[in-house]
Amino acid sequence: MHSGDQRFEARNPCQDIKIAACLRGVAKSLGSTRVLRGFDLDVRAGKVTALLGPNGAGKTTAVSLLTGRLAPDAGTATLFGLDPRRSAARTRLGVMLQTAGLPDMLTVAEVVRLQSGYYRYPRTLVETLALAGLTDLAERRCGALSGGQARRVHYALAICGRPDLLVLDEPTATMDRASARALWATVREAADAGAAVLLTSHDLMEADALADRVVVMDAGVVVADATPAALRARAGGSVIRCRTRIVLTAALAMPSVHDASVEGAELRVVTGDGAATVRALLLADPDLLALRVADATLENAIALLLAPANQRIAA
Ligand SMILES: Nc1ncnc2c1ncn2[C@@H]1O[C@H](COP(=O)(O)OP(=O)(O)OP(=O)(O)O)[C@@H](O)[C@H]1O
Repeated sequence: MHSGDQRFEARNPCQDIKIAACLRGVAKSLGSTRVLRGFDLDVRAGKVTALLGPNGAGKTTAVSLLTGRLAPDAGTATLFGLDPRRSAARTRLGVMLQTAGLPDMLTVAEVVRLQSGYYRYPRTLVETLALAGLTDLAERRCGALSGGQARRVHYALAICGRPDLLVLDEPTATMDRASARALWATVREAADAGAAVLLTSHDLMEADALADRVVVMDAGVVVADATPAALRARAGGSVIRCRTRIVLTAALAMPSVHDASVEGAELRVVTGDGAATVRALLLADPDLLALRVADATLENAIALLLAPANQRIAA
């Protein structure tokens, strides 16, 4: 490598040792669909990064590029500073995809043992099964597992090699809340121990509970990249609900109101100044009923980011 290349390597963020995986200026089409356009993503060591967005936004495609299942049409995909298809990079990776089968006739312990054999420093079988909540199911054939139990086996396969990057594509989609919370705790532990974690999810409570950073994408581009707290702050302070005769357009025109909608018999208003909006609502309709004020959530923030421009009102 000559000195010019070395200077490039030093400046290139994808070569930073703290960045486990990196997409830069990526474009990708599948069939006639332009799925990703000028897409950037960094997945950092010791952090949980949540990649969020509506169905079809391109999340799974971005994950496939980072894990070497797809190659970009333009731009670069890097895994531990290498091409994601290189086995030296892939052996440091643990992946839990949305759709993956399990061999029906093998037991849970057998598939975990098989997968562990792929890695250089795997966890013990006992440890992996315990982390995935599978100790009592070790001898059950995979074909006899429920959907949520099978998902836990996929999680076990993703973590058994002590990966430096753990990629979880909608990990808890079919799990009950208790199983999901147990998984969150082990994911948090992995990140606190230094692993990079990339999570896609439609469960915004999950993203809020786990993520250090949230990347929101829509139609193949990043629309926000911030901490959950910063995104919540952007949504404004409060969500107000009440039964009222105030019409939607009047609510949207009130000062500090970011967003408003009618939900059943109620008006729901997202506002940057709860007290001022309550005053304005009571002034407009002194007879309003069932008034409730709550803090804005990550869900409010993302709904606001993804709302069509003509439904947004600047604060
Ligand atoms: N093999 C394919 N051929 C053509 N289009 C595809 C193919 N795979 C995916 N797509 C399209 O690419 C777009 C992005 O798909 P992708 O699965 O990445 O979205 P996603 O954000 O993961 O969605 P979801 O939340 O539903 O899982 C969608 O419009 C999808 O229909």
